[in-house]
Amino acid sequence: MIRCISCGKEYDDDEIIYNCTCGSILEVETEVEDIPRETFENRRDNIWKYKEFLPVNADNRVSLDEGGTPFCKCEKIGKELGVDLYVKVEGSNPTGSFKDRGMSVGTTKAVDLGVNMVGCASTGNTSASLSAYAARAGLKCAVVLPSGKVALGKLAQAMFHGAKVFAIDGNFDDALKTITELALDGELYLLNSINPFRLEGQKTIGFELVHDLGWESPDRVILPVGNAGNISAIWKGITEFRDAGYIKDTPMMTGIQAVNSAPIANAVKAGEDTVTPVENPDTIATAIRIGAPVSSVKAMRAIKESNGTAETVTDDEILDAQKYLARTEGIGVEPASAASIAGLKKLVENGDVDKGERVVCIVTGHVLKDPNVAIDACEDPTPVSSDPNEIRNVIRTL
Ligand SMILES: Cc1ncc(COP(=O)(O)O)c(C=O)c1O
Ligand SMILES: N[C@@H](CCOP(=O)(O)O)C(=O)O
Repeated sequence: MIRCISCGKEYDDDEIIYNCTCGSILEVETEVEDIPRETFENRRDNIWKYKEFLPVNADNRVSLDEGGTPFCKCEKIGKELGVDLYVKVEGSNPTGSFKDRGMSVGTTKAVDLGVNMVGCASTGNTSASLSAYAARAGLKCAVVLPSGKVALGKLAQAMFHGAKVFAIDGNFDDALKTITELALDGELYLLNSINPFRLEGQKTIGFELVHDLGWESPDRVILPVGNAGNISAIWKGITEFRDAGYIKDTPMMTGIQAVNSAPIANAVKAGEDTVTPVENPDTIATAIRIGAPVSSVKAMRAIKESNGTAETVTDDEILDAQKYLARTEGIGVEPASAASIAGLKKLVENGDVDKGERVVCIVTGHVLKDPNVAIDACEDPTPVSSDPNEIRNVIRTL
């Protein structure tokens, strides 16, 4: 069943609907029988390991073996910041971001519904993922992107997997309005995170991280927030595992936004319950360059219910954290993903994170998604002849 998160109105699972008649957003109510957690132990490490919690027909699954991503203890950064730090590396998903979890379930739902055309607006990763899963499922796919504001790797993926790619003169929020109109006209099945079935796939990050910790909750989960679906989905996953009796405690959900694209963090910091959109969002972390997050109500609820918080970081802090993670722990992430590490650092400095806290940072996309930012952050390769002595002289000074 699909339920409105504001007025509680219920809709049938097979109704194609993105907003309640009251205007608010929807979520899927997962009905799960009593399942002992041992059920999941000997299954393959992907999102379908938790298939009883996924409200689609698992026999029809559209899958690229997404999920089961690395969970790395980061001793060095953890020690420097005084926390017990783990990083969930979502860039290791098939198309290089967490979106694959959502698209696997979302395109499976599209197949269940019998639609033949899917679509999305995107800052890049959603389109990269949807175009791959649409190809896998044999569905037609249309994506609308903000012209000139999508990182090269993501654009290449969307085009290469065969989606019809449209570039608009506007930002992501404008692109979402355009594609939503087409979806409401019945032209395509919308697979942005306003579609509650998308988020059912992404809630598996919450499942995995408590499973990764030996069926324990961390004290805190920190992640970048853009359209705000992921923080809402992870919280949903964690509370479903709590309600199933698999864990007792839950983490403080902590969202990080770029300072000039921070409607949710601004509201949290001002102690307000409602989120005011940011008109012209801007940041080098193009994935989270979003001014009017569609899931802001769900995200605010997740932060409030979990006793969490939100913080802003500057572009410089993001770029420093991206390099720091790559060079200290060997984990290469795109700028938006590094916002979680930048945010952790700031929260520690401000005394908002206690010493010794067990923290899981979600790093959402791979460094190769945005090769220009990575190359610009480094010195050019040193030109040398084939004489090994030229190299020897340099490496002895390293
Ligand atoms: C790499 C990356 N990180 C973070 C986000 C933000 O996630 P959400 O929109 O679910 O808040 C996105 C896109 O949405 C993304 O592509
Ligand atoms: N960063 C996103 C923005 C769209 O978010 P969605 O979760 O609503 O699809 C992207 O990769 O396009």
